[in-house]
Amino acid sequence: MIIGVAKEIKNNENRVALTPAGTETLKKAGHTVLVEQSAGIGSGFSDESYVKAGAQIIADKKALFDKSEMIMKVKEPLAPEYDLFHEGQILFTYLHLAPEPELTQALLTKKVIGIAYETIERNHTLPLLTPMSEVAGRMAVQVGAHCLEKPFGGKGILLGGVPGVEPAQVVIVGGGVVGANAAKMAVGMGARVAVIDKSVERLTYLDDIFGGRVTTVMSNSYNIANWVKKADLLIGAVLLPGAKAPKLVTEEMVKTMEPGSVIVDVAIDQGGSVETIDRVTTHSDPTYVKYGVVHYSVANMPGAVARTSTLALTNATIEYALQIADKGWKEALRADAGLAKGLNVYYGKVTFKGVAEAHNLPLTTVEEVLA
Ligand SMILES: NC(=O)C1=CN([C@@H]2O[C@H](COP(=O)(O)OP(=O)(O)OC[C@H]3O[C@@H](n4cnc5c(N)ncnc54)[C@H](O)[C@@H]3O)[C@@H](O)[C@H]2O)C=CC1
Ligand SMILES: CC(=O)C(=O)O
Repeated sequence: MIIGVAKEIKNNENRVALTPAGTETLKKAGHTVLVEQSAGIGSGFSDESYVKAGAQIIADKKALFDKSEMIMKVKEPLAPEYDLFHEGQILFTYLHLAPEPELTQALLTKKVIGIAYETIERNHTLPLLTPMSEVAGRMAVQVGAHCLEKPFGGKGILLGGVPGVEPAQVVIVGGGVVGANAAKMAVGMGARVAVIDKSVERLTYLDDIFGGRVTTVMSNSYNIANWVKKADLLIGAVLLPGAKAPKLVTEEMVKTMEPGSVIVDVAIDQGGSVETIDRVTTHSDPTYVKYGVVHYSVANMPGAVARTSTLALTNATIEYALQIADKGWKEALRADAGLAKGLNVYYGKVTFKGVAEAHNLPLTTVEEVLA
């Protein structure tokens, strides 16, 4: 198969979908890898390192898209990229279609076969979302601590406090991969930490691994309201896979937070879990203030730590890219029911329930497509 690796164009998106090591793996399996010129630079991979691994460097983005049977990316396509796709082309990337009606329509019009990293499943986990959720969960505490500093609009408190002065209260809504990684960092920095989740099993697990360093809280609007009020740093980390994030933190709750408190809504890529998050921000202008509270809603947080993130992402994606390239997308999806869950759009049809529901479009099931 001819696989094209496109250079990302999103604000401060420094990741690339394939490392030179991943390139070599595909090449050794007999595939052709085309890499857009300077696609790896932001992650510290030169064009020469890709050539050494067996790739061809293509300077012209359009030529790369025209020649490739499968395009590998990190982020969802942006408007300037929509026209580059052709009918029947495989797109393997994060898609997050539920909050994106225009992108969904563009992929349907172009009759692209869109396989989304974030909805692929294995043993009840999301193996291609996990590595970036680990990164974003850890970063959420790092950026939250920064935003709590006075020069960045915060109330001027140190997450861990100091002897004789109490630490900050971190409240995490959603105790999955992002939530657990955020808790790990916040505990490590000496903050008081509460994690809210709707799953008793998950809360039990968190209680076990954090051994009393984290307060676990059952998710309901009463408890969320109580804890939001107390939060110096609130982290949004819920997910209903492939669907729009539920708005669990309401405007009224945010109004009860102290001025200079901080919200980091990691779930922004699925539309956001906090009502007062009314925009997606970028790494170059990451925050805004509403009701005196600093809001951070960057949808590509791992793009800022691109070297770590690119390595972690390729570690996870390469085996799936190889399956698709070796067997062809249809056979690969037939052979792996978890990979089949990644199919979001196919030849003008929506094939993922959460996306069909979000845009009120008819659903064609993956089973129908693969029959
Ligand atoms: N902004 C960014 O750059 C990034 C964003 N993300 C996003 O972060 C979000 C979380 O991802 P993961 O932690 O990997 O998901 P996950 O599936 O591991 O965890 C989600 C958690 O939310 C919980 N949950 C669902 N409904 C809830 C409710 N009503 N109340 C309380 N908890 C509830 C689930 O029980 C689960 O434990 C996703 O939207 C993901 O796409 C991930 C990486 C980067
Ligand atoms: C998960 C995702 O959208 C990201 O890592 O940017």
